[in-house]
Amino acid sequence: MGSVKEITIEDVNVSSANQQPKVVFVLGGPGSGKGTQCANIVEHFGYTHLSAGDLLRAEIKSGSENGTMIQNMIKEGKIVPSEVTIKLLQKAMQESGNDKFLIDGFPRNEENRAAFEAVTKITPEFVLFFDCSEEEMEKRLLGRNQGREDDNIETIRKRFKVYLESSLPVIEYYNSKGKVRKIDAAKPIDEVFEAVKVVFTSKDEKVGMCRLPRLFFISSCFIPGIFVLRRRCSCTVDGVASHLWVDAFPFLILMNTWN
Ligand SMILES: Nc1ncnc2c1ncn2[C@@H]1O[C@H](COP(=O)(O)OP(=O)(O)O)[C@@H](O)[C@H]1O
Ligand SMILES: Nc1ccn([C@H]2C[C@H](O)[C@@H](COP(=O)(O)OP(=O)(O)O)O2)c(=O)n1
Repeated sequence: MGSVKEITIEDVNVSSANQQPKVVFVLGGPGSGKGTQCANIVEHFGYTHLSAGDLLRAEIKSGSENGTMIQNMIKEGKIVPSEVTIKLLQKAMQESGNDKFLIDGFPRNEENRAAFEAVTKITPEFVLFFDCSEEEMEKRLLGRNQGREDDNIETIRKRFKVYLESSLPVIEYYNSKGKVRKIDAAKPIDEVFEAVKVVFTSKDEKVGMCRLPRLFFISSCFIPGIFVLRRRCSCTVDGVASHLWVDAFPFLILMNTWN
């Protein structure tokens, strides 16, 4: 369909071999500040930002055969069929060379959510949810000034309706699974980012805090053993080769425990 090549299950499973890509869904109403905060997260935490809306708008611009359909749906504030959006997301993931993604503005309805999970087998690490009042979001969208065809009051109202009816249930679904990290998005941009940082840092720190004590523990077990083994090796004929193995062994173990 369109300019996007048909993607097979093998392609789609970016995860295919052994490592699942790390995905964080960034959700919230239109104008809640998803794109603004994603730019900050990318800068500080090394994720690749994939905005479903940006990918769809790029598809319109590319002149693909789906372009007109996508454009009409966006103008009406409707949600584009999952098949189209998922293919664009997958292509962008494959091309990025990264394994950590912020997927912004997706999944926007139950169909998006179920299709993504079924096709990619990826479940998000967590869902970053920007909570903001309609009044504030409307003010922001009307002042966004990016020349977007859907940032007019008539389409904005339709988008709010779709958000309430179709997108909030997805957030509730992930909430029931304990995956939602809710942020008060009505605050100024830098204050919102402070709250976002707490979410990302606490996750990263958990890993970091586990690794260091583990490394110290394992090294302290190994180092006395190395001295003994090295002395024994010096007595053997192939002493040099044995030394190399004895020296390399703990490093191999340490490297394994690092990840
Ligand atoms: N916390 C905030 N306070 C005030 N304005 C904001 C805030 N976050 C974003 N904005 C502005 O609101 C508009 C919509 O933000 P954007 O990040 O594009 O929202 P979304 O991606 O959720 O649609 C932009 O003009 C942006 O500069
Ligand atoms: N998963 C998605 C995401 C966006 N779209 C379409 C419909 C949305 O109204 C527009 C714009 O989405 P975008 O995330 O860029 O912008 P807002 O969050 O609405 O400000 O794109 C979609 O059809 N499916």
